[in-house]
Amino acid sequence: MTTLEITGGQVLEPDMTVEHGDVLVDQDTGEILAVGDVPAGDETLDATDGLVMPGLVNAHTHLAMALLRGYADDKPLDSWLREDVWPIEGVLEPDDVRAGAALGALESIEAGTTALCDMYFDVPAVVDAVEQAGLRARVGHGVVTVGKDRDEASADFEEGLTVAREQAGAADGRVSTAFMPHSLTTVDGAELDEFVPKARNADVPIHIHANETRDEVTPLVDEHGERPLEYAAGHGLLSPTDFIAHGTHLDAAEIELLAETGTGVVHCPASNMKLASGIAPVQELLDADVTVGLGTDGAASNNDLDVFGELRDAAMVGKLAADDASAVDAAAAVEMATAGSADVLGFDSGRLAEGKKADIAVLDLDSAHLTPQHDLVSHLAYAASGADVRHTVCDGDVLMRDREVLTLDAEQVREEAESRATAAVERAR
Ligand SMILES: CSC[C@H]1O[C@@H](n2cnc3c(O)ncnc32)[C@H](O)[C@@H]1O
Ligand SMILES: [Zn+2]
Repeated sequence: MTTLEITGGQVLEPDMTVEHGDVLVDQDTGEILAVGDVPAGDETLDATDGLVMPGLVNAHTHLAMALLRGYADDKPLDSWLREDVWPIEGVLEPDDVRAGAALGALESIEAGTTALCDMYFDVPAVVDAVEQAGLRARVGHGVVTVGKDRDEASADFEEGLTVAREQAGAADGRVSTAFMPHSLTTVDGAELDEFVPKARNADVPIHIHANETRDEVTPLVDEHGERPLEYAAGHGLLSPTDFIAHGTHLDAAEIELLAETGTGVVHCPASNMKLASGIAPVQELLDADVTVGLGTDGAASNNDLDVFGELRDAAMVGKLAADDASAVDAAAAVEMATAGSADVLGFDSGRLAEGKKADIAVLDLDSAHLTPQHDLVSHLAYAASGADVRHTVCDGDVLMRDREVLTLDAEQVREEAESRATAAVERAR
């Protein structure tokens, strides 16, 4: 057994208290052996003047969209997708997706994110990037059938199933999968009826964008005479392993349905604000005991992959939504970005405790904007950013040490992404 001792820091415990202590990791199993007063490890990672915390979990993203950062801004979802994003995504090759996903993975590691959920196409290329980066991920092929004939639509659904079956367990088990119809309005109900049971047979969760904008909800209600999540449940969606992205426009009955079915919600506050999609009822979801995680969404609607930004935005916008400054408090925001997101994705991480996956970030507290240290949970929610992360560890392996990413060649990743992004824009013209 090879062990890693993260030593000399303060530790964020699962109950959101902070104690001085160390963390001992079994690097062979990738699990935490002990927290607090621990025996010496074979190797050490210095956390002096630092906070040892669970790695952040980005529960909804499109990593390769890092290539499209700054390409199309200041539009609402529907026109942003149809006029800008889908046309350029139509010219992307698997090597572009690999390069974009590597850029997104690099940015994630630099910001203390250790696990994520990714919906995209050319998923084997995404998996390559995740594997090389050393991250943990749940991945899936985003199925879109709008504008396709029946054969093309079925082929896309089949690809969603194939990816879910074939990529499961990749990267030494760090990659798991889900079946991912894109949204309730971009896939056909009859096809959901055919393919959701197949996904259940494959024993994979189902992840879908839902209730993101009013422009999506209103026509669905007009056409089907029911709320989107009632419609989703009627087509076999919503279960304890399933999770929706956004959930911005939910009525009380839909919140109850999420709670009853055990379906998770990934709150994406920055994307919701940038696309002016709306303000999600996060405190109401938490009050109803719905499991809520946080996601950045893609870097083209955020425009970064720093989950610390989501923490802050979730706390801030949660108060606005509830008209209550005590809503979505600091601890609730930190919990959503760690244990909440991990629970939504079905990962045994997000908490620093014996037996949990050793997915860990060490935050450097030695800076003006994190002084004084009245309350470190408050700092995580309201003052810290990804730039404060000193070390990132996933599955017991050190991915970034003293801000040097060890698993990826940062310069090469950035150069490749820059040139592929430029070439893709040329092709899309
Ligand atoms: C077909 S793969 C996934 C698909 O989703 C698109 N996308 C990115 N952000 C959003 C969002 O906020 N709502 C809906 N769809 C989104 C992405 O560009 C890919 O085409
Ligand atoms: Zn999305």
